Amino acid sequence: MHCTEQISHDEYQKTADWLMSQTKHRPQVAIICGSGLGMLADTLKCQDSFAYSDIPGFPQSTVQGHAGRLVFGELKGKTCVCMQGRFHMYEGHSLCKTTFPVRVFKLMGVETLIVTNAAGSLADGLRPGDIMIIKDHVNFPGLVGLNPLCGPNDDKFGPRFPAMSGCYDKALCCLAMEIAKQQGVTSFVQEGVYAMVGGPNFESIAEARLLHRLGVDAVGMSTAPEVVVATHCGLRVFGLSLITNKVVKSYDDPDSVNHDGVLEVGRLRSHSVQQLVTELISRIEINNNTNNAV
Ligand SMILES: O=P(O)(O)O[C@H]1O[C@H](CO)[C@@H](O)[C@H]1O
Ligand SMILES: Nc1nc2[nH]cnc2c(=O)[nH]1
Repeated sequence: MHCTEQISHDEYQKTADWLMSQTKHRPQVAIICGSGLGMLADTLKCQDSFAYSDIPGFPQSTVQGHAGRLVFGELKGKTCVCMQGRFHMYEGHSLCKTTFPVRVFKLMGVETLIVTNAAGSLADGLRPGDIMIIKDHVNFPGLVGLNPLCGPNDDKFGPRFPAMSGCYDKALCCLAMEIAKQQGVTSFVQEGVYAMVGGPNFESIAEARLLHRLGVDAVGMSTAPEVVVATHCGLRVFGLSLITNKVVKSYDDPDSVNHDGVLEVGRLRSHSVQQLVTELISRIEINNNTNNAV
């Protein structure tokens, strides 16, 4: 499905041009809000907001907890654009559609992408309510060829074979850990490895055990394709997972996960996530696309 659909450079450009004709904001930082984390947009000042259905070329959000709105605004001296709602492969979108906004942001001048998601924990030390700074990912769909970069390469965005080592900016991870220390929240903030699976079902116990053995700390159904496309076109990436549930790994554990519970933890932890992301944005240095360290 994903390999047959191609989006031309012109189509990304058309959407970027349309947005730039509708708002005076010229974002430097883009934020993708995970399930239940749409409140990250609430902190933006002087907002211009657009329903996805009004934006030429944009897909539609179909998942509860993803409002389907693009919000531009100012935050701590930076111009930001925030996706209240992301696109998932399991919704039936092609992978180039799920990552469409990332290239549009690049064409609008964005330098840094912040991805957030809700995820289940496999690591014993990660509890619901914890925040995991993503230091790396396992892109399971990507490993079997479900990759948004499949098909002819668009050299204007990046190389045919982009490196993914270092796709989560080390300096931004360190800065986030430093901020967590300063905010006194290190008891529930730590680094880890995120894995994307296709979904939409949650994991069976055997699958959970497999992921745990493979060294995955948290699992979800998004993020990796966005990060691959962002890295390909030279964006600097910071990612965090809000741990919304533990993934059941024992046949004796009666616990079971559901999407309402995922959204509820998002609501409960919204303030902490907001504080961490806000402070990070305020301390990100904007380099006019030179991609320097913090
Ligand atoms: O990754 P985000 O969009 O945060 O959402 C996560 O939460 C949903 C499941 O509750 C899935 O879509 C999973 O990927
Ligand atoms: N695959 C997966 N996605 C999630 N999103 C939130 N929690 C989970 C989970 O436990 N598993």
